[in-house]
Amino acid sequence: MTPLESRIAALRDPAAGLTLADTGARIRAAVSEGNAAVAVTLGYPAASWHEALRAQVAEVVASEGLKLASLEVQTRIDAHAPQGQLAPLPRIRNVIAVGSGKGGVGKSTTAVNLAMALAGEGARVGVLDADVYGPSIPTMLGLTGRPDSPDGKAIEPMHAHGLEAMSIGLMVEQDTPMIWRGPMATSALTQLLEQTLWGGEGQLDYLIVDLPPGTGDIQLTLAQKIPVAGAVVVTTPQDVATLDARKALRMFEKVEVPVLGLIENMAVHVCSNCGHVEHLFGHGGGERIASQYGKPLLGALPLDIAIRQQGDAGTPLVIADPGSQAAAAYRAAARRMAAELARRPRAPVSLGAQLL
Ligand SMILES: Nc1ncnc2c1ncn2[C@@H]1O[C@H](COP(=O)(O)OP(=O)(O)OP(=O)(O)O)[C@@H](O)[C@H]1O
Repeated sequence: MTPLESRIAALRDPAAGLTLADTGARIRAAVSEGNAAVAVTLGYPAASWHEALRAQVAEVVASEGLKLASLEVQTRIDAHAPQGQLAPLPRIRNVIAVGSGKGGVGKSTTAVNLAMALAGEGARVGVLDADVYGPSIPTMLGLTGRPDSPDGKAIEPMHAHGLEAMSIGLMVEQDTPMIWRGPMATSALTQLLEQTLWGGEGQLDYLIVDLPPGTGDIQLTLAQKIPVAGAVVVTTPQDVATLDARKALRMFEKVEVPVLGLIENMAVHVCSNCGHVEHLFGHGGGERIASQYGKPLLGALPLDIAIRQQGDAGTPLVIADPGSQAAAAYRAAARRMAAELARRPRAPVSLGAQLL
């Protein structure tokens, strides 16, 4: 690497908190007669950073007394190695599992908002609702009806807000009691994962899998069987106190799924009248547990009525109110999550990684 390339590699993504070097970005800077031609290829989607990144690169080049002749910023999302001996799925570069130590912590809300934020940053993203106990993704994405199955075997994913989606909830009537328990649930979900025509003619960059809450047999089997490139654990401040988040972290450790980080949900309460911010359940729990496990805290989301209302209305906050602070927090968390994944080893056989 030339000195100019090293200086560019030290530039930091303000949302992800990581440098280009940290995330394995490819950097080329050809200098001739005082002119620099620079090409940067990022390993994760960060469309909302590109403009600022261009300015950051231009500043470095200028500070070297050079003229910026050309600057290309591209994104190339590779498949990263899943756990154990599992091979990545052919239609999906990276599966990211979202889990929690217990129910009701906002795991599904987090999963859909992260998925949308990744899509907004320029990636092809799908969501698989694997929450057999309470499939809520169809409601959150405003999906109704049944997915098409042209040949009775392969299933077309549903589409909502730029995402591909599939849910166990779309395959059964709404008031059907949840019979998908134990081995039946696992095989039904594996089928949904494998038979869905994810990515159309191409591939998804990320499939976000909303796991059932908790750390029982179903969760463990899913975390073992699905080739997962990384997992995210959602906790609430109370969850941190009751050790449930630690259980989820340990479950992923046990099956060798790398944990990309934690998300603390409902970390603070924002008064809808006056905007006053209150730490209802104490302060800094997510940060403490993350550092104890040596994992990053990807984000802390407030307990905010708009998050619930928009989720119930089928238009998650990231798209319903992209200018809000909470939407910005989801975008930063998604960038950090994808950047953490970009640091992980690539899958041995690169599956035709694409240039965005
Ligand atoms: N940060 C938040 N602020 C306000 N409401 C929230 C927030 N996060 C989630 N909620 C609401 O809390 C409820 C539970 O959220 P969600 O369904 O995402 O949790 P979950 O952990 O997936 O639950 P389950 O265990 O049932 O799968 C929903 O009504 C959701 O809208």
